Amino acid sequence: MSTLSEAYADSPLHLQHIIPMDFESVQTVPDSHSWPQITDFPPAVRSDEELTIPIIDLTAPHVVELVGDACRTWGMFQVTGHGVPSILLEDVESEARRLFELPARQKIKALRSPGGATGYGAARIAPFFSKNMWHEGFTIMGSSVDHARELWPHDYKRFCDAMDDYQKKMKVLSYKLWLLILKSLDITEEQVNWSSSDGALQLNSYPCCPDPNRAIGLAPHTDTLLLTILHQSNSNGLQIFRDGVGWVSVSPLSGALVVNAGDLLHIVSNGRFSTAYHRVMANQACHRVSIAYFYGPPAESLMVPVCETQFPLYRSLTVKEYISIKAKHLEKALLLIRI
Ligand SMILES: C=C1C[C@]23C[C@@]1(O)CC[C@H]2[C@@]12CCC[C@@](C)(C(=O)O1)[C@H]2[C@@H]3C(=O)O
Ligand SMILES: O=C(O)CCC(=O)C(=O)O
Ligand SMILES: [Fe+2]
Repeated sequence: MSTLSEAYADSPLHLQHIIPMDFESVQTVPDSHSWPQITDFPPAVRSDEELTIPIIDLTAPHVVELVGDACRTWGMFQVTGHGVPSILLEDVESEARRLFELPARQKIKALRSPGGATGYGAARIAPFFSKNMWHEGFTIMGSSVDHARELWPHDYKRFCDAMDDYQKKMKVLSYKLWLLILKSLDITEEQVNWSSSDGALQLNSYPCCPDPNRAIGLAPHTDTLLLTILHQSNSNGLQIFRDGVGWVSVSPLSGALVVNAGDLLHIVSNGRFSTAYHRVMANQACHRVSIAYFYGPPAESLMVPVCETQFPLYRSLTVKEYISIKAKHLEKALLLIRI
């Protein structure tokens, strides 16, 4: 049985040449990071409701309906009442900041290897764009000890402990959200043919940018797996694209976590739930750090669109196969498996 980590490693992207820049040392945006036309944020002419993603208290009485509505209309919502202690959110964020504040020559020691899925480096989507992003990332799947030891030979334990605790809490919360999502789709756990799960943690860093109108934090993309839980710290930048409205900002709400649907949920729901198309804008004033947990089925699981009243929109395929199609075709992956 292969793991998610093996599935991503088996679909390598040519990222070796894209090593994050030493952002500390630059005072202007170099040509390699200068994107044309990114100031296309539309004027806010709609009502407030259309310009804000839903906020859902997970202890509310009609939570199943609320989650279903949010996934149908936005593919993204913020959750409160999620049970993740604020001290853990603070701890994981401060350990992520400690990592990204290391000198560039130190971070390179934990560089993701060419055939690997974990460690320090550019986002997996980077090779699909001709310009680089104002971003650096660190991916963890399971234990982070090997890479953390490279970074802090004598002081890696507190980083690893925070990441382990956080992954455990995220796994529990993801499962809770997954059950709510299944209920809202009127699907039973038995109808999907997997019973365990797999996940990955991604630490994202968006250093202060001297000219945010020319750079982009993270280019527009959808997440691959079932759902993502994001702790976006207290800084702006995240935006979601809504048809007929344009790019909508997701303002940080203290203590809340952002949840978004990924491609696999779109497939399993047979298109009833939208996969969230989102991006991160660069920021001049502050160094944004975010922590994303990606939740998915085991790599060998078969994804079958489930819907009693419609023909399947997508062909069935394994998680592993979808990861490999996305590694080659990115945004076109969903179209390529459409029936
Ligand atoms: C499990 C994963 C999801 C992710 C690829 C990864 O192996 C770890 C990093 C994740 C991330 C974060 C930034 C955006 C994204 C599209 C990317 O390039 O790397 C996602 C990946 C994804 O959803 O496929
Ligand atoms: O940093 C953010 O707000 C978004 C990160 C993201 O989209 C991702 O990790 O997939
Ligand atoms: Fe994302």
